[in-house]
Amino acid sequence: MIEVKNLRKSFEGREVLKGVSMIFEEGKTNLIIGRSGSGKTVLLKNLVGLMRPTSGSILYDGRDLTKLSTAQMKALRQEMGMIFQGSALFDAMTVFENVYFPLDMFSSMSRSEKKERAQFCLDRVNLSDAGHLYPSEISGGMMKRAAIARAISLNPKYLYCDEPNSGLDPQTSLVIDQLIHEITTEFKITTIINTHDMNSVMNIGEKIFFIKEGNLEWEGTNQDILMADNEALNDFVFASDLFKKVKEVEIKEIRDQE
Ligand SMILES: Nc1ncnc2c1ncn2[C@@H]1O[C@H](COP(=O)(O)OP(=O)(O)OP(=O)(O)O)[C@@H](O)[C@H]1O
Repeated sequence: MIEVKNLRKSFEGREVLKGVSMIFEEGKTNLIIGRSGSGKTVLLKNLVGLMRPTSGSILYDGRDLTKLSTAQMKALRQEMGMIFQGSALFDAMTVFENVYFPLDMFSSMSRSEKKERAQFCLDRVNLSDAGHLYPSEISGGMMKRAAIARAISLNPKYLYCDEPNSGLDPQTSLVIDQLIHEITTEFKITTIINTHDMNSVMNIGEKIFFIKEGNLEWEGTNQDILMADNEALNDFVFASDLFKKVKEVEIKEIRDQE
């Protein structure tokens, strides 16, 4: 579990995070949404320790990231997996080598254990037979799978995903969302996803945090979002006619069941 308490961040006197408090639960997919410039990236950078908050605390299962020594921070970083927007695989390495790399760098496993672990991660994301291929030889969806395999190689307790569906078609996005969700549940990971993808919000939003102008404006599940009467949230989520229709149909279904 990650607990954020009254987090503030200012740049030259301009406050971008205005006292945000939130709890990201273990084994859940936590989605952060909000308009461009609302402060999502600044929030994520603070969460992973790339930026220091002006004030507030970030508790990783009780350990306050803002108070850790360099050695403690290094240890905590190894408990974090990350999936970046463009997959960020190493072009000169095969898919297998990409997944093996963090194990080689940070684990104390033997060579055969590292190989076994890398293959386990590739199997888990359905890339069992793609280990010998280079990133340039695989599709965008396969690259995302490889990035997920690499992110879970060190068995992380916390997983950060920055726009995991960027550049993917809707069907592949759905598959990648499901994979992230399955892995989160299966390995009891606290997963935090920064996304603009409303399909993800509806499909895997076990917990959704809506940030508006540096404040936490609303939080709830993907079911709650259908019934939410927060105007700013509705304007943001149901901006498209298609999503307005989905909302109408789903609310009708819920009411019919009651
Ligand atoms: N290093 C920085 N120095 C000064 N201002 C910054 C810095 N980083 C971010 N900001 C400002 O903080 C605000 C929030 O930016 P942020 O990147 O967090 O938005 P975002 O919600 O992630 O947007 P997007 O969805 O477009 O990525 C913006 O006004 C931005 O200009």
